[in-house]
Amino acid sequence: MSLLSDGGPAAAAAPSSSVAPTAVPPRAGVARRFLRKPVAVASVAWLLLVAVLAAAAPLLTSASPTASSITNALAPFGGDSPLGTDGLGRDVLAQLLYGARTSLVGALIVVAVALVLGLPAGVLAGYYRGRFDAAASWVANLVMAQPAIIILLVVLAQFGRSTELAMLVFGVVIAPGVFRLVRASIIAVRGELYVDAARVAGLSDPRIMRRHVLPVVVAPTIIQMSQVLGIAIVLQAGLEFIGLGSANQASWGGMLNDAFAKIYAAPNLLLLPGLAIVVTVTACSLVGNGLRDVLGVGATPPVRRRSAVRAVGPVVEDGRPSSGTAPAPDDALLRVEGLRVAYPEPDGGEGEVVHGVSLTIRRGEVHGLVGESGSGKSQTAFAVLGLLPPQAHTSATTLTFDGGDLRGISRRGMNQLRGRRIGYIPQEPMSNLDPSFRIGSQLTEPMRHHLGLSKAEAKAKAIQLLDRVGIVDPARVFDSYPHQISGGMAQRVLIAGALSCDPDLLIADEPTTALDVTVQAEVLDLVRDLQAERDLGVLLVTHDFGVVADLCDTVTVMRAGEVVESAAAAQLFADPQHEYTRSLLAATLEGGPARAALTTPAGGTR
Ligand SMILES: Nc1ncnc2c1ncn2[C@@H]1O[C@H](COP(=O)(O)OP(=O)(O)OP(=O)(O)O)[C@@H](O)[C@H]1O
Repeated sequence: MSLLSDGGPAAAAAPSSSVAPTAVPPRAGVARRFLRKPVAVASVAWLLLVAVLAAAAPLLTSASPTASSITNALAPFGGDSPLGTDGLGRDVLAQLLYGARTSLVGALIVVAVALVLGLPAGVLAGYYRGRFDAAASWVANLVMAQPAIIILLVVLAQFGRSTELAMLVFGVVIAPGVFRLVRASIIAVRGELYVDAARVAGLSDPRIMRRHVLPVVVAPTIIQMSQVLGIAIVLQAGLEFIGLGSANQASWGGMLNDAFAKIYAAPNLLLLPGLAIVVTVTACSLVGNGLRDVLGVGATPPVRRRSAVRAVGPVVEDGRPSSGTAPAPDDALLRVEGLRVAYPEPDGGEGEVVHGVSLTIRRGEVHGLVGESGSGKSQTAFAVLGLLPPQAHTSATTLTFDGGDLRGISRRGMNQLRGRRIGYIPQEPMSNLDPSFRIGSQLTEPMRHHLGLSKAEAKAKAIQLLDRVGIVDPARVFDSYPHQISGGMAQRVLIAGALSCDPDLLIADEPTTALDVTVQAEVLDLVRDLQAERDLGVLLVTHDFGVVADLCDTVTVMRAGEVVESAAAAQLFADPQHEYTRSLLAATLEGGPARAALTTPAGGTR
């Protein structure tokens, strides 16, 4: 049984090519845009009116909704009963007012129960996946497979006629719909690069959830709940109409039941409760539609992270590591030896995608990790960052950062390293910025968290960093939303973010791939300047030998998850040992020469 459909997360911003002249904060506009929708506004007004009338019922009428008087049956409009009386002499106005209470309270019970059960379960299942997700999804599917009305009838038959009990059970039945919607929204946003970026910045899970994940759930959940309100009112009226509501409680469905028996004698008795139900349920639905339009849910698909599965490039015969592997220096900042990454496969086995990779990076060294698409460069970098998906099995004989073992490090320990001592520059700048927060807030949060800076100090440092990475008007960009800046500016912002907590190691995953050629050159120059200025160790993931020639001291070449050659950059260019390296170099040269002249390491230009 599925009364509700899954929805997607709220909008993701589309990049534009320059800073927009006027900043229109997306959230500030929501109320204004909603107010421009007369039907939705009228619907909200109606619902508020019903709520106020229901709350003020004892003040608006002194009549009891359940007190019958056979002598006063079917009294016309006017007099003591302004809207007349029904077949048992009960005051119609009082029944309508108190019936509204029953309807609203019942609908709110459904919403509360559905939210209490579905929301936290959906958040935990979507964010952490794993066993809890499997178990919760199984329970949700089981409940959804049951016919709701049969469950309700069985419970009411067992425990007696009670509107509240019926609504409670209905809330349980509807909770899987909330669970699924929330889970789907969280899974979608959890895969977004800006959530990875927040993790890389070292923010804790609760903080990432509160700031980047939960806001995405709010809009679809509010819209879903407005629909649930309407469905609950109809269901409740239906149960009361067939006589399954509380006998001593006024309700719109009960009024319909009574009026049906007098349909020929007093057809007007059907009109008022019927209208109340129809208008109120329609209003709930129209409010939901209005909110959907205003919040843009479902209008814009989320920015998807790039696919993990890549095309395989040119095939080279011999895959053995070359003898030219650079010796591991003792003052290593990052030391990786025998790194393996494997994923479970559908047949129950495991497929290894990184096969015993080793590399070492010293302070001040720029190390290029090169290879064709799918060769395992990003998997290696993410393994170091501790950002592989939960199903990945990672092992290494050595994995140390500044002497500290990263194998088996706690989540908290890794959070303290990422963002603080290990910075990360991603490949796709736009997807790594949360569209719903200003640049300034995204830059200052890790600084406040890791460095304990005050709001003002973090702002001053962020503006200084924006200036340093070449942003012309740092104060304006600080106050802008991601969709108001260009891709090149977004990458500069992310570089500023990666440097904001003064890391020792920078991991840059193809930092220029998503940028046009002119901007690529500028960003590479910037990375080179900042690296030299701060004596950073850099792991630069790239498939471009031009970038390697331009920036790197040492290079590791990967193919199909293995290191085929590792050497000083100049040596590798001068005398590539492996056939595969030679074919990659040849492919680069066919595409165009390296950006800078390459001389010996001692000599100078890189
Ligand atoms: N979640 C996953 N499950 C199974 N296999 C995966 C997963 N993620 C990546 N892989 C596989 O790991 C291999 C290496 O991928 P990786 O992203 O590291 O390549 P890459 O060298 O960085 O490529 P590119 O230059 O295109 O980014 C690929 O064959 C890919 O299909």
